[in-house]
Amino acid sequence: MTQQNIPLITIDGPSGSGKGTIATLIANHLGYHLLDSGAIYRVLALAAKKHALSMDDTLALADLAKKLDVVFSVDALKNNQLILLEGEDVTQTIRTEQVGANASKIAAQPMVREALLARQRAFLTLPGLVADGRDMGTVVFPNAQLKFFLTASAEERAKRRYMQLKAAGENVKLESLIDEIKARDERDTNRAIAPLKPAADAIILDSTATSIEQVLDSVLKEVAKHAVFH
Ligand SMILES: Nc1ncnc2c1ncn2[C@@H]1O[C@H](COP(=O)(O)OP(=O)(O)O)[C@@H](O)[C@H]1O
Ligand SMILES: Nc1ccn([C@H]2C[C@H](O)[C@@H](COP(=O)(O)OP(=O)(O)O)O2)c(=O)n1
Repeated sequence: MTQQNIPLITIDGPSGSGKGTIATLIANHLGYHLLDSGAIYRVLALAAKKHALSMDDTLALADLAKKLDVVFSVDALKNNQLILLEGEDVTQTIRTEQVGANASKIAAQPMVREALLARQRAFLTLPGLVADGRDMGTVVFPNAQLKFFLTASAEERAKRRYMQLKAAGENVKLESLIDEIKARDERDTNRAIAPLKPAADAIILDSTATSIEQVLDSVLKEVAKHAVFH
């Protein structure tokens, strides 16, 4: 089997649309690998801070991206995602809105994206991959057999993020989260390179008024139509 034929599902969409949740459920269901591409941009943003780099210093950021010492694994005890940056557990620290905003800033820089391409494509191995992000179906894996674009209103997405961050003990305000989500949407959608947009062949699912279970059900129905995922 060539890399082209390895089963692959991409899930793109804006912040809080449910990509990570659905991608994890589908990857577990099918027994496939998971690529959380946003986590790579988040880890890079955290590494840049750690090494005192400016979020505008493209050359230094691209260099750091090439050498980035990041390990994705699964916490054997909790069966959760475990992310190590230079050996340090950053699974939780990359999830703040500040790191998300910095990730979005560095992600707009072409040299940074180029430096991370091969690292992302290397996740495509047997038995298959579910990849979530902004440009999985458009740029990183344009040949994926099945592509989804998840979306929901900015207010609904901010509300979800609010509950998620509150539960994680962060002190956040709903009003500022709505503003931050809109600012990130704007930056991710209007950048010149690999902007946030559905691939021409993506199935668009709006979850403003649908539960995780309903979205999962729609995705599984599409998955079942393709022999490659059986
Ligand atoms: N359809 C949905 N309805 C209600 N809550 C959802 C839905 N999809 C996701 N969530 C919740 O919203 C939050 C953000 O979801 P997440 O998967 O992290 O989004 P993304 O990866 O797109 O940023 C999580 O707490 C998740 O449980
Ligand atoms: N494939 C990707 C994934 C993320 N990014 C950038 C843009 C996003 O605002 C940040 C953070 O992405 P992430 O998916 O972790 O963010 P959310 O969980 O959706 O809030 O990284 C990207 O440009 N391309």
